[in-house]
Amino acid sequence: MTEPVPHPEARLQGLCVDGPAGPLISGLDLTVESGERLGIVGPSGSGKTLTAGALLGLPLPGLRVSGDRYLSPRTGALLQESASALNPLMRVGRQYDLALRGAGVPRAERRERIDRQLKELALDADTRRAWPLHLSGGQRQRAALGLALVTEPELVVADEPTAALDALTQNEILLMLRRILDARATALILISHDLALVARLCERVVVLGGGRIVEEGPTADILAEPQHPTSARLVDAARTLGVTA
Ligand SMILES: Nc1ncnc2c1ncn2[C@@H]1O[C@H](COP(=O)(O)OP(=O)(O)OP(=O)(O)O)[C@@H](O)[C@H]1O
Repeated sequence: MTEPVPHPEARLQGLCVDGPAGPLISGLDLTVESGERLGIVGPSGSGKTLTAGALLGLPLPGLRVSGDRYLSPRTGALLQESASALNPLMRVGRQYDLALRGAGVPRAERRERIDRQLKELALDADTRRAWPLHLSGGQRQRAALGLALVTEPELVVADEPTAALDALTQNEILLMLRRILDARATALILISHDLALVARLCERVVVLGGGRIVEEGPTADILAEPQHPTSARLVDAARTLGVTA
C-alpha cells in the first residue's frame, strides 16, 4: 500500500516582493496542511498583507513578485474591511447563490446551503432577502464571513477579519468562526497584528518582521517563551490585552 500523499492547502516558497525602493518581502516560505490553522503575525509594516495578497494571487501594482505559490482552488478569502466584501447593490442571499453557482453547486441544493450557512452564523433566515446596508455592523460582518464559508472551502484566508468591530462582537465572531472551522476541519491562515486573537484560533504561528520570518512554531511555545524581540513585543501586547500564556 502506498502512503497517502501529503496534501497542502497553501504553500509559498521563496516569496520575494520588491518595491521601487527595495525588497519588501525577502524569501518567505510557508506551508499550511489540510485542516491546519496558521497565524501570520507581525507589527505594522512587517509584510502581512503583502504576503496574503501574494498568496491569493491578487494584483500588486508597482511591485515585483517572485517565488513559487500553490493555493487550494477551494479557498475562501476574508480580507480587511471585509464588510465591503458584500456588494451593497445585491441582496445577501443572491450573493451567496452566485458564490455557490461559481463553485458548481447545483441549483436544487443552493437554497438549502444558504439557509444552513445563515443559521450557522446565527443570522435570521430573513437575512437572505436583506440588503447589506440594512444589517448592523456585526450582522454585516457575519454575512461577509458567510460569503467566504458558504462554498465550504478547504482553506480560509482571513486578514484582520474583526479589526473594525468592538470587542464583544469580535469575540462572538471568533467563536463562531472557530466552531465552523472545527466542525468542517477547514484549514485557516489568519493574519493579524494581534497575537492574542491569533492564539485563540491557530495552533501554529509565523512571526514576520521586516518582510522576513523571524520566528515560527507552536503558538503556545511562542507565547510562553518568545525567542525574537519582535515576538516578545507581540507577546507583551497580547498579555496587556489580558491573554496569559
Ligand atoms: N504597493 C506598494 N508599494 C510600495 N510599498 C508597499 C506597497 N504595499 C506595501 N508596501 C510596503 O511594504 C511593507 C509591508 O506592507 P504590508 O501592508 O504587507 O504590512 P502589514 O504587516 O500588513 O502592515 P499593517 O499591519 O499596517 O497592515 C510596508 O513597509 C509597506 O509600506
